[in-house]
Amino acid sequence: MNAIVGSIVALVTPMHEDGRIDFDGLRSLIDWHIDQGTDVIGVVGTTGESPTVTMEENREVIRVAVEHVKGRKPVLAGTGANATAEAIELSRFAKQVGADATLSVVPYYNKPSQEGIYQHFKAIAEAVDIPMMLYNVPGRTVADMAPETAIRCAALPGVFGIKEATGNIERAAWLIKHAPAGFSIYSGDDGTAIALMLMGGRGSVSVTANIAPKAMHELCMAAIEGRVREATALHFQLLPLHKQLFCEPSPAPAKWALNKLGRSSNHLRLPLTPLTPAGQQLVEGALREAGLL
Ligand SMILES: O=C(O)C1=N[C@H](C(=O)O)C[C@H](O)C1
Repeated sequence: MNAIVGSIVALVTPMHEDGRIDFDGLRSLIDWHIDQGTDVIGVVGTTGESPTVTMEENREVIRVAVEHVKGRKPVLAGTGANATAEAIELSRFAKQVGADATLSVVPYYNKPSQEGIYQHFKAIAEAVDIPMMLYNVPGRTVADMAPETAIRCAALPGVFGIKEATGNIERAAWLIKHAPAGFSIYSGDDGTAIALMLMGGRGSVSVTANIAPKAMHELCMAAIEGRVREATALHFQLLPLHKQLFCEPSPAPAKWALNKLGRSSNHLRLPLTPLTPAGQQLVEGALREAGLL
């Protein structure tokens, strides 16, 4: 597996005004990221509007991304589902088309037990031979994978890490301390990503990277390599973006910012709605503070 280290962009899924996925826009964003130094291309995660992307579209975005990246960077394919059979099907497809790894979210809405979460990931890991990053985001899923369950899952074939998106730095520290060899901890919360990486985390699955890919790559590598002053300076430069890209339901702020920067469209699928004028003011201010406008 190509190393999954550094800035992992949680890429938006560009859409046309009628809601169709804009695959040319996706290819263009991928090229921009590779040019700017993004380390890993992550597709169809939360920021990729996975809840409103159909299974067929999910497969097509993964296929197009892998085809267009052409091995220039690793591709992390979002293949999570709250039905284990669907997650297996998407993971099988991701392997079939050559994705480097999968991002698999803790099942949402059906609130599995810790045993159920473990059995979910065990079934996927045993069914499909592809590296898997677990994804814990209880603020969205309600189901919260306990750190102990994550470490239990670390022994499953192909499971190479967890994206911990709670923003709970104490939990991140526990995971980093107890992680076995071959199991890495990644941030899923831009605001605390620097702390997680300075403690030994291996990267950030980043919303901010959509807007400031070069700076996020530099921040991640500085933090991972222990260059504290450099990482901290970049973190404070990007902090307004870390905050304002969640001023309204993500990825509405990110899509508006990309449109403002001339990089992508500003179309989302219901029930998400475009950034409000008040939100636009907040995000524009953050763009200016980050030196992007
Ligand atoms: O797109 C993702 O996957 C991400 N999920 C988290 C969220 O939006 O809750 C945040 C993470 O940085 C990106």
